[in-house]
Amino acid sequence: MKNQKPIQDYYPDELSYCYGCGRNNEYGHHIKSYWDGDETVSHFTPKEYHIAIPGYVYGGLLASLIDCHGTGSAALAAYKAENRQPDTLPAFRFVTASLQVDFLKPTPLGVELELRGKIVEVKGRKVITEITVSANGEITVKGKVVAVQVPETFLK
Ligand SMILES: CCCCCCCC/C=C\CCCCCCCC(=O)SCCNC(=O)CCNC(=O)[C@H](O)C(C)(C)COP(=O)(O)OP(=O)(O)OC[C@H]1O[C@@H](n2cnc3c(N)ncnc32)[C@H](O)[C@@H]1OP(=O)(O)O
Repeated sequence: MKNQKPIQDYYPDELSYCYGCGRNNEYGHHIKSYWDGDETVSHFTPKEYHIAIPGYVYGGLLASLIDCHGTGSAALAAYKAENRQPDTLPAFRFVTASLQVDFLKPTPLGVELELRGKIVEVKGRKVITEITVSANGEITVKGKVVAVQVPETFLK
């Protein structure tokens, strides 16, 4: 993981403004997704203003972390399924078709969160991932993301 370039760093500049993962969005979260064995991983430390009630993280933020780690994981999985590197063509560009989130426990503010992704299905233009969010080693949120490769017409 240490020497890996995150999948988001392979997105071209013009597709790097996403609030969740775009490196060119100065206000965004800059989510970065990597392989860690057969799982994907990302880390994020919420700011004090990502608050729900004192001491706890806002759920909408957690959903957005799952969203972008899910689409990033989908892209990682699509390249892996074809046994090629993310800098090869044709490029895979995914958007979220479905995002389901279950908040299992309150997520504490002030600590680094770990997102881990499992690849559930890679089929045609669709990749399904299951994402967990952990704080202090305990899973507080689970999500499922259906990501679909964007039609070429979106990108013109
Ligand atoms: C906002 C547009 C951005 C465009 C630029 C993207 C460039 C990406 C590049 C770099 C990444 C940086 C950005 C990361 C993004 C972060 C996450 C977001 O915030 S994304 C924004 C929120 N999402 C949307 O606005 C999607 C709106 N929805 C759509 O455009 C369509 O519904 C779309 C493309 C998702 C699917 O439409 P179809 O017509 O192409 O898909 P069909 O052919 O019907 O389905 C393909 C497969 O997907 C399943 N599927 C489709 N929708 C589903 C759903 N809602 N739930 C479950 N499965 C679904 C279907 O059942 C089918 O699966 P079977 O092959 O039969 O197994």
